[in-house]
Amino acid sequence: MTPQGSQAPLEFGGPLGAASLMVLLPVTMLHLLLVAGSEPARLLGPPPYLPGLEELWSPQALLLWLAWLGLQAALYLLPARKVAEGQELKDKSRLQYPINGFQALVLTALVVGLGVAVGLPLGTLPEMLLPLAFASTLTAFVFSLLLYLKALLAPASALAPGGNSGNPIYDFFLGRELNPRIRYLDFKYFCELRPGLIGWVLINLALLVQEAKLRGSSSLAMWLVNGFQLLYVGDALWHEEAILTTMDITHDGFGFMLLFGDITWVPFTYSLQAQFLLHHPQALELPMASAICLLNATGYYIFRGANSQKNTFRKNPSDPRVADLETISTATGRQLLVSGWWGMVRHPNYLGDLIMALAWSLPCGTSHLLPYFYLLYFTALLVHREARDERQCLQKYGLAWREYCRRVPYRILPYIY
Ligand SMILES: NC(=O)C1=CN([C@@H]2O[C@H](COP(=O)(O)OP(=O)(O)OC[C@H]3O[C@@H](n4cnc5c(N)ncnc54)[C@H](OP(=O)(O)O)[C@@H]3O)[C@@H](O)[C@H]2O)C=CC1
Ligand SMILES: CC(C)CCC[C@@H](C)[C@H]1CC=C2C3=C(CC[C@@]21C)[C@@]1(C)CC[C@H](O)C[C@@H]1CC3
Repeated sequence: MTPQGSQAPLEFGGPLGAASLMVLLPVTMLHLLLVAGSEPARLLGPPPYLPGLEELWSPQALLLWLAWLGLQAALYLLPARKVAEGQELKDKSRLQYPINGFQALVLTALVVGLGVAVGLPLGTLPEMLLPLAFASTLTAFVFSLLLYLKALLAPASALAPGGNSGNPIYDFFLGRELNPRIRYLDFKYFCELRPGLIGWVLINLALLVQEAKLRGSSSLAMWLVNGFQLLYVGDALWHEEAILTTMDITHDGFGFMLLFGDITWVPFTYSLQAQFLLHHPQALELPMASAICLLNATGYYIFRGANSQKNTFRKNPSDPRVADLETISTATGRQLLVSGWWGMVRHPNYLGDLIMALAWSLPCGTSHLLPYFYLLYFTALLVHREARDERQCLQKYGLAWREYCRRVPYRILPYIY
């Protein structure tokens, strides 16, 4: 049977859930942008005012946004230090991916630095966040439609297992084609790591610059948020190749959900703590700042340790760094780690990621719930993602996965969940 009209179980609440999310996600993002700049900064409750179309729509913002996407695409197409091969596809072929994301980050920093040196007003970016986010949302809708149409011409072997139910709303949301690309430019791989993640740290930087302009210097809290999140983005780009084995690349189609998530949701909502700090300065004493740094370092240590251990093991199980770890054999020939980080809980990398999420919110103090939005949303995202991943692992590994769950009973938080 071809994947068109395939019987893969519907996720995200089916077509109705998909339609609701396509409204709810952009509205939530615009709400957060409006609330972060308001005096009460209430996460729950109405926004301070409802913006008119003239405040949301700006041709300059759209041009700036398209120029940003163009710059990142140009950096993607530059010669790479390495070209990696993706997982084997249904037709037994493997796609090639440039590994130059970190290079793109450094070159973007140079371009922005040069721009600032010749008078680019980086500090005005925070005032443009609303129209930029709106332009980015429009781009995501239009681009998702083009991807949906492109998939009509794709062979059945190029379609994703999930996003081909036959319901146009659901398929538009989930994405029909697994790896849509034009020649070397792989749209999903490009969007997952470049415009959104690099855009996020650029917005953070602009907020830091603007804070210095408004108050004479940037606060310690703002420096911490900028530093922690830059480390996170730098790490993701440095370990870019690891993205090739994630479910986003190997399993999910490229539709509105991932596209909007990658290029719009990430830069405009993940920068929420820095947005909050610009409008709600927080006094942070050194002992508290040190404790928060320690918390972030602990989270990063677990996150990186767990991810590197699995990646090293998957590349070469005889590598001396992982050769002594206990494993379970599966019918597929692959093994599952059952000691080390992956013997502690079934998703140690999620645990580290969540600890870091807490450390990013704490510099914003405890007077408002708003800066903790990321932690709340991220917990929900990872619990849902973990359930999806476990379903796929059960399908792949069957009894061996059940044995792993028996040996490692907790999912993310030892003795609790
Ligand atoms: N900031 C953000 O918004 C987000 C961040 N993330 C982060 O991205 C990173 C990647 O996350 P994600 O793609 O969800 O998943 P993981 O990196 O956790 O990968 C899950 C896969 O790992 C393999 N695996 C699971 N258990 C074991 C084991 N015991 N031994 C060996 N292999 C195992 C399985 O694949 P196989 O066996 O096929 O190799 C499984 O499908 C994480 O660090 C996560 O925290 C993720 C989503 C959003
Ligand atoms: C808004 C929707 C409900 C959900 C959108 C989800 C996306 C924002 C995330 C899906 C998987 C992601 C990953 C990352 C960023 C967020 C998205 C795109 C990372 C690149 C973050 C850095 C890590 O080191 C790797 C992550 C891979 C998955």
